Amino acid sequence: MISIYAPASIGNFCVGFDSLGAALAPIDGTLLGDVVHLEHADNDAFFCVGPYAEKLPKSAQENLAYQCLVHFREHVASDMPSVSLTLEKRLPIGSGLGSSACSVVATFTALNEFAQTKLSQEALIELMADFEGKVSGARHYDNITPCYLGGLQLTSHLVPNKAISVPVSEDWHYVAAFPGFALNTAKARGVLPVSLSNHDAVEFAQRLASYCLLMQVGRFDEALELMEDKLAEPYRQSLIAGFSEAKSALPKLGAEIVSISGAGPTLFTICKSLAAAEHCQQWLEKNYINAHGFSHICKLDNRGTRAISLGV
Ligand SMILES: Nc1ncnc2c1ncn2[C@@H]1O[C@H](COP(=O)(O)OP(=O)(O)OP(=O)(O)O)[C@@H](O)[C@H]1O
Ligand SMILES: N[C@@H](CCO)C(=O)O
Repeated sequence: MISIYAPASIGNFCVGFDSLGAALAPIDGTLLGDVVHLEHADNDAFFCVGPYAEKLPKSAQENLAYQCLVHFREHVASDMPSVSLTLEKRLPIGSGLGSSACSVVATFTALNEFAQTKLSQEALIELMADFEGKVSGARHYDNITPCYLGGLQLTSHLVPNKAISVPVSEDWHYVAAFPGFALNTAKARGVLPVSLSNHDAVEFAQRLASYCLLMQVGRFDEALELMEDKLAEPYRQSLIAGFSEAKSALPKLGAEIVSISGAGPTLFTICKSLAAAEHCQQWLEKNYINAHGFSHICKLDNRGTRAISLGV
């Protein structure tokens, strides 16, 4: 049996719409992501289990993990032995935590290992991005590559090998708060303007370039000062009940940054101490999260998608 875990991720990472993403590791050791289990079988079979399995379409054909299996068998490894694939769906759908990316990345990573196909990193990432793009309404890599490779990734079709790892401050703690309702990524993309003014496009490029270079040389406090999302947040915040209130309340409790994770509705903060992260989490648990939501204090997951032992 092969069991592959793929972690949740923050797309956009505030200053890098469709271009910068970070993988999350809750500090209490919770597995915040999907797991795919593969084992030999007489015929190909697919199962979907886990806390969020019921939220997915009943038909296997509509499940991304099954679609990845069918594609892999037909186009990548037709001689692969028959396999039973179980998706353990542990992330909520439409959460802004890269839920579809988790399923796709875990499935292709597991199949690549099971069939010993040894696809290159770039070929695998392209395959993963194709499938994630099917549901989000656009082809973007900012959940796929951090989920697959871990850490904070600058990522796009222009980037060599599709991703370059960006260093982060060891002091940073991230609070990720899923409010308990879904927001469809395609819908959240639909509210964005279709074009940018010359001024806004130049400012976006200047901000992202400066941010990445400051991070690269360890000038983290100056990088933090640049963390403002002028491209997506102003248009998406009205889709997320409670976001504006959180954005004004949390800096007083020690949050350096409050922004939308991916397309939302998950909100994330960056705090420079565990104590500040705990204060923010308490506020979010009380004011932002309903009975179906959750929050985690996280560091970045630097390992990315990996084999795990059962029971871990
Ligand atoms: N294994 C799967 N995991 C997640 N979504 C799936 C899966 N299979 C099919 N889907 C469908 O894909 C769509 C995913 O929606 P969406 O892109 O909004 O979610 P998401 O990936 O959680 O978003 P985000 O990337 O912002 O976290 C839903 O319609 C869902 O039913
Ligand atoms: N960059 C994507 C991430 C989706 O999770 C978006 O913001 O639409």
